[in-house]
Amino acid sequence: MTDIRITEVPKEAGFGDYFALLKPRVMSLVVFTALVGLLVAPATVHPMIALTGILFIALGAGASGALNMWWDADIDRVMKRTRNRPVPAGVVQPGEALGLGLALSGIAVVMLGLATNLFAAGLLAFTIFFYAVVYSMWLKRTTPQNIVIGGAAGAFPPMIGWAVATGGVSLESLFMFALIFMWTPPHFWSLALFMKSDYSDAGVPMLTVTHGRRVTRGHVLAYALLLAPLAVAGAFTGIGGPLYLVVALALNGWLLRGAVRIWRRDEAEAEADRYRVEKGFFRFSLYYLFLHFGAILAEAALKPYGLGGW
Ligand code: HEM
Ligand SMILES: CC(C)=CCC/C(C)=C/CC/C(C)=C/COP(=O)(O)OP(=O)(O)O
Repeated sequence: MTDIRITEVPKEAGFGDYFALLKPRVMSLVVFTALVGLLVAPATVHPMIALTGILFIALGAGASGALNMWWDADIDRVMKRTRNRPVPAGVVQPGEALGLGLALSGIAVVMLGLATNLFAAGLLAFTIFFYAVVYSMWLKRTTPQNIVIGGAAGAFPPMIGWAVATGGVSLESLFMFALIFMWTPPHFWSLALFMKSDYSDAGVPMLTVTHGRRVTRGHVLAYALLLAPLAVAGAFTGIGGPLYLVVALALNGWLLRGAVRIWRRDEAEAEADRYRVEKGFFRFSLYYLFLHFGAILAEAALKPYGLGGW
């Protein structure tokens, strides 16, 4: 009789697995905000420079995702949402993720510097450092303010785009930074409300774990109250205009309505409808940011026709 032994053959990593290390879905919105920053800046940029600039910002953003996946593999292995990622699933080795993250970071920063300017390259390097080291390695596991302070990393990309075009900073690029910075807490905490036990299982001190859901609901509302007037005020900067104002008024009215609903609910209510309101608010947060930046882009696109801006 033939002796047949079935041994588990580790899945060989393919292109898709390495690509997944770059967190492409989240980074697509990050790259869109950088593209808007680049396109609305008051400077004429050669299309090839713009294309190259965006390509290397996207590469740097992806590289920072790979560094985060390397560092967080232990907690990603515990959480249901993340356990199938390439490193915790054993498909990509930790050293490969680290190597890819470092190599792509280096290429992205050097090439952005060569293709555009040193200030933009320095800002990209700082952003990668901020996400990989300040947020992932330091704040994420030490304080419930992790995503507030660490969230700054996600707010830099439009400033990098603006710097590619102008070589500097302005009130407008600082406004785009502030918009993402204030948006991050409601974006993330609404998700944490329905992530249930993931973060506590992994021992990550997210606000829901350290202070509970009641306090987190209050924080979603507090940041929405800060975000709404800021977002509307952007209409009166050099990148705003009537179209942006209408979009911002509608989106921020909706934001406040959603945040108040989240704040009013107790856990029994949320359990009863399986966190429908929280899930809806999180999804809305993605459209919210996309549409604000879409409106900023539209104002700039309309300007040559004498329509955009005030
Ligand atoms: C510290 C800051 C942030 C934290 C902690 C955070 C956290 C999260 C988490 C846990 C998810 C769940 C789904 C996933 O793993 O893909 C998510 C989804 C998402 N986030 Fe964030 N986020 C942050 C900042 C940002 C920024 C700055 C952007 C873009 C400008 C962004 C865009 C997105 C998008 C597009 C998704 C949906 C991804 C999908 O459809 O799978 N996030 N975020
Ligand atoms: C240009 C450049 C370098 C851009 C970087 C932009 C940036 C910092 C985006 C971060 C967004 C993000 C994936 C947060 C997830 O937090 P997490 O890592 O705690 O989430 P997880 O639990 O899903 O891993």
